[in-house]
Amino acid sequence: MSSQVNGRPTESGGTVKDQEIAAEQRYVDIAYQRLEEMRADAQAMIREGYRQSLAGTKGSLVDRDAMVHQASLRVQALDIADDGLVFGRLDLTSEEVRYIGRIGVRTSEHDSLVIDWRAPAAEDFYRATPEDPRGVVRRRVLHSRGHTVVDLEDDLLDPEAADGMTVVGDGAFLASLARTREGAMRDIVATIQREQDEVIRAPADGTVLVRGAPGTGKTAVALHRVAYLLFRHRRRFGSRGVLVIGPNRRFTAYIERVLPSLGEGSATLRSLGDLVDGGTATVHDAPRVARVKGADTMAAILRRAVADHAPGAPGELRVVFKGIVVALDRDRIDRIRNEVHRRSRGSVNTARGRAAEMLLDALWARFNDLGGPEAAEAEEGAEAGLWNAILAADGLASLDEEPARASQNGDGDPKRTQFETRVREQRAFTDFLVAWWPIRRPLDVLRSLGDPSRLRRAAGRDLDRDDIEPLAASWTGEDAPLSYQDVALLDELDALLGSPPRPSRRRKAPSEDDPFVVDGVNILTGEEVVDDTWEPEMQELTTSIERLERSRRVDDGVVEERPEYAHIVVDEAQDLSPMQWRMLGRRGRQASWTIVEDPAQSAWEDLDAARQAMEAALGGERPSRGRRRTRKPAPRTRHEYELTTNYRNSTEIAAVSARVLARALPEASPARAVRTSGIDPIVHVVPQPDLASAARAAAEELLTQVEGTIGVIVPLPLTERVHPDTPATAGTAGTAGTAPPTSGPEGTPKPGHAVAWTESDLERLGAGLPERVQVLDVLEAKGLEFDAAVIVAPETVAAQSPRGLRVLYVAVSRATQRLTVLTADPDWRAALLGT
Ligand SMILES: Nc1ncnc2c1ncn2[C@@H]1O[C@H](COP(=O)(O)OP(=O)(O)OP(=O)(O)O)[C@@H](O)[C@H]1O
Repeated sequence: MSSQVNGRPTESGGTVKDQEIAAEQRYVDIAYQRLEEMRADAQAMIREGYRQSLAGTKGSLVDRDAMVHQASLRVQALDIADDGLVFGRLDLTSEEVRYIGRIGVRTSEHDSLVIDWRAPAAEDFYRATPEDPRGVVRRRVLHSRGHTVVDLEDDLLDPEAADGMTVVGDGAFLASLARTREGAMRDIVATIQREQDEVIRAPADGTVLVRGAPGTGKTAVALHRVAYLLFRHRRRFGSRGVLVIGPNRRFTAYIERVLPSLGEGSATLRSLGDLVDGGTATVHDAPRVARVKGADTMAAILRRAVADHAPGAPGELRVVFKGIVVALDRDRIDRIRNEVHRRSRGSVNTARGRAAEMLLDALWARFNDLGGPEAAEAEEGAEAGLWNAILAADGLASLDEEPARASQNGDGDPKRTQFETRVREQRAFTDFLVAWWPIRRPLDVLRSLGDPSRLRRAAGRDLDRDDIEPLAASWTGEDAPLSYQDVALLDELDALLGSPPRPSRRRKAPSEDDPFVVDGVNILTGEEVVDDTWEPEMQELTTSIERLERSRRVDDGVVEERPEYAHIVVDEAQDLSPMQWRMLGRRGRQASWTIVEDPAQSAWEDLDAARQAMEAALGGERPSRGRRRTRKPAPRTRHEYELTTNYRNSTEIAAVSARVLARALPEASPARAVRTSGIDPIVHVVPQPDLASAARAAAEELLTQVEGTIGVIVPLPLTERVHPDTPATAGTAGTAGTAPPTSGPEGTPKPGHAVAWTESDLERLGAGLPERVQVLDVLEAKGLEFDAAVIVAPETVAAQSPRGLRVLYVAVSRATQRLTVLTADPDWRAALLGT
């Protein structure tokens, strides 16, 4: 028989639990002692690496590089594991005891002391249940502070086999869910639940699709899966990279500590707003503008924008050959431009050479039309005759015939070769070429669409006339902030334009008489021509991580290299627009994927289009570099999972969010919340002009009630970039709100005045409050959580877009302990409280 003995005193003093803790502490001390030895070994290896460098040969430098790099990673991993090294113990029916920890630790004789949580032998720790004990009699979770075990909690999984076994614990897991949130997500290695573990250890190939309501641990699970994949498939994912994508920078800041705390620093964590080097998003577009920018028709619009003439491009080309003026008019030039674009999709920036050739062809044809060769000969003969007469009078030799240039064109026609050579040398030609076919950067092209007439040309029939002005306005001005949707457009443009040619490393000095080298740049190819006597010599120790970092450096705001990844994790995937999926697809042509989403939280309206774009991205199918032709690889395997337990919200808060869900998406079912707090959410009805001051007062009150973070979540701000779809007034001066829909699905918020908040409203609201209070709009709140949340003007959130109710559902599901809602509309109070 086992016994549940928490606080029972023992003969030797202290409780049984104290004794158990002391026994575990002895084991944990041995593990730490061994960790210290391993650290000393790794440090000795680093010293040895540096010692080898003194030998000075290239070979030893490479060895040193590898040795120091490996040993440094090892020390780093050991340092990270130092906090709470051992967190679990399994007692098996076979009487074997396994300790589970952050990393694997072995004795110097290679006996296992601690099993890495990601190893197969640790799986039972997460998977065993009373219904399916998998040979586990007792599972014990050790709670530690630093090196000290402070608490234990046992699960008895096989009572029949537990003879004489002590079982302690009092629901510490549930209690731990109510812990104070300090603004950063923490790892959950010690308490991963079975359904979560199945996702974490899902197969590494194909696509893993995880769905779940707010708070079910989707983000936590996705991050632990990254650590798992990197541990189990280090060679594959470590070298080719793992990308984790979150919705915005606030979110990536919130989760950024989880992977390092699991000992994984190698994954790349980016938000949708900073995935493209050289263009960082700082604003969200208004829903209507976002909808247009995110739709896949933008791909065609951008293709046309790139093919349009560059701003300031000259409309006519005139060169002179042997006294004859040869000109190409706008019509001819436009046809040539279209032809070059047709042939060079995806490499527009390297097509200047082709453009020059086609211009020369056209000029030669025009020259012939003008009766060129004969006229030129007559002209040349007359000119030479005159000069020779003058020279003869001076007693000097006569002019030679113009020697044919050494190089000849493909036709082998020396006259044509001479024509082309002369034309190429003319400043009129080279200046034209540079202005007519400039090296274009994605941001320049996007900004050029701030000109409504240019945007209209690019849009063709793909945009509503009403959308042109707001779209163009969002791109007008050098300093116009970039939006999250703009970043995907920049990436699309980058794929269409291709990278400008990189500087070539040439040993010899640039030829001074090369007419195409102007100010050190070959204007035909865009190549920088540098006199470089660079020798590959290994001066400094570089690790592979540093080299990778360096290879991705940015030059002039242009992506130098757009890396692809072996695995991509997309969090909050329900919000991605088709254009954003295209952006991700380009980074994962060969990747396996983990997609984490909750369709009920989606702010994106056209879910079908987004789904299609997702399938194209996951399938590796894409219009390659803007080409229409697509490559359709074999469909990938897909594993789908559903997470069903809400670990974030108290049952009281979960009830409010379930009411919003019922309105937003009647067919969806909420997750089961497991923790009851006894604290009911509060909904105050406040006159609209007082909403801001009431929000501040609510935040101040919550500061006295919770120790951790407080989120004040307001509707989307009203700025020049954000244009609410419904008529709006400033936050402090509005009148009526939008009534909650009494029933039926979303997308039908009743018309009325929505209250949008200006950025200065937001600033005023947060001024002087401590750092643990964050004021943020509903879109920025995605994926975050707070001890307490104040939701301001739910009626406005619901009315700001056709998906407003889903956005509100996100907002009301952020708090772990306390929820306060402020509304100007009594109907909303009743709707949220279910009264
Ligand atoms: N097994 C677990 N043990 C302890 N805490 C957990 C566990 N699973 C989830 N949590 C906690 O629950 C909270 C919600 O997790 P997470 O943010 O990953 O949920 P989510 O499903 O991504 O939510 P949302 O859809 O709102 O973004 C976090 O604080 C997380 O640490």
